[in-house]
Amino acid sequence: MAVSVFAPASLANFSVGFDALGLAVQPVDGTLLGDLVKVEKSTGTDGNRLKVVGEFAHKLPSLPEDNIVWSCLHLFNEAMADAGFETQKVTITLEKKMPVGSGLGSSACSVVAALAGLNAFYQNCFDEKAMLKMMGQMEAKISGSLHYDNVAPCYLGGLQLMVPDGQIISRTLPDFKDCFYVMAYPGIEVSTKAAREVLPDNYSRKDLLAYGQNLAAFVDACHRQDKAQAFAVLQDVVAEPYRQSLLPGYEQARHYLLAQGSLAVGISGSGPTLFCVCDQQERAQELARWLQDNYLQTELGFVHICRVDDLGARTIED
Ligand SMILES: Nc1ncnc2c1ncn2[C@@H]1O[C@H](COP(=O)(O)OP(=O)(O)O)[C@@H](O)[C@H]1O
Ligand SMILES: N[C@@H](CCOP(=O)(O)O)C(=O)O
Repeated sequence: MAVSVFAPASLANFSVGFDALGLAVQPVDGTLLGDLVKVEKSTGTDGNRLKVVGEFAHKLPSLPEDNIVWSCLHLFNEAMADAGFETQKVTITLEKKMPVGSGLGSSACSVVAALAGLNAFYQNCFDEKAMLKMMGQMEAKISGSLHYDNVAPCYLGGLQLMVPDGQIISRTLPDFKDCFYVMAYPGIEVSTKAAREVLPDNYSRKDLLAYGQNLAAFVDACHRQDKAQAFAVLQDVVAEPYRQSLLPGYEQARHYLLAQGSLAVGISGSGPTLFCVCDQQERAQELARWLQDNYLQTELGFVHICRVDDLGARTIED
């Protein structure tokens, strides 16, 4: 039996929720923006194997042991042994469709697709919470600190709020169904670890108050479905001021997009992907064209007009 799981891209932080908010996104043109993992029983005397294919396969470490998917397999097998379940030798194929160091939760896509694929292969031995904990552990191994704001939306779909309670981890917030999220990846790499290192250890009282108010007002506005209020407070005082120097052209693009009627503009995850929000398709198309011409740095860059991905990780028929 073979199982294939797709895990979608995500927009972490959402400007007001550093390490605390994340949104799963899917392009409106049907592009599968995310990673695909296939798990099947190894044949003959073969042991565990990892094959890596896809557009961004060449960006990953050449040794299977250095690929986070390999670590996922080991963690999953340990959890199976601890729970008294038997495992088989498997062959995992990762189709790496996501650029690495993009701010679109690339490593989370691989982690979620691999662990959800293994769980589906073993008839869902583990529940959602156990899976999320394993996913967080793997994401922490890559970025240097535990944050669920990519793996939770990628696994569960929708807009997710991280809750500081290990029994809950993440709650789905009501999102704005008529909004378009224009995602512009410039084609350069920014490592999450490096982008975390530029952040200060301490913040001023002024920033602390602004952060708390913006996040609280945003969450309240989501529950009341008050779009104007939600996007009016979408301002990042925690990461953007320190990270924008890593993103060529970000500041100019932000000014332009806001002047052209974007409801909000921000950095997706730790960058370099920029996102902007609007609620009219024509406007989204205009902004996407402008970003295509003005924000991309290399031929690897792309722009997608997205909606919220409500499904999260899902099995895909071969
Ligand atoms: N399957 C994988 N997918 C993405 N990155 C991986 C994978 N396996 C190992 N890595 C390594 O993890 C790091 C991912 O970097 P990170 O900045 O967290 O990317 P992203 O922000 O896109 O998730 C890179 O050094 C990359 O080589
Ligand atoms: N909250 C994290 C999110 C990192 O997202 P990524 O998509 O860049 O991996 C951070 O801002 O460091």
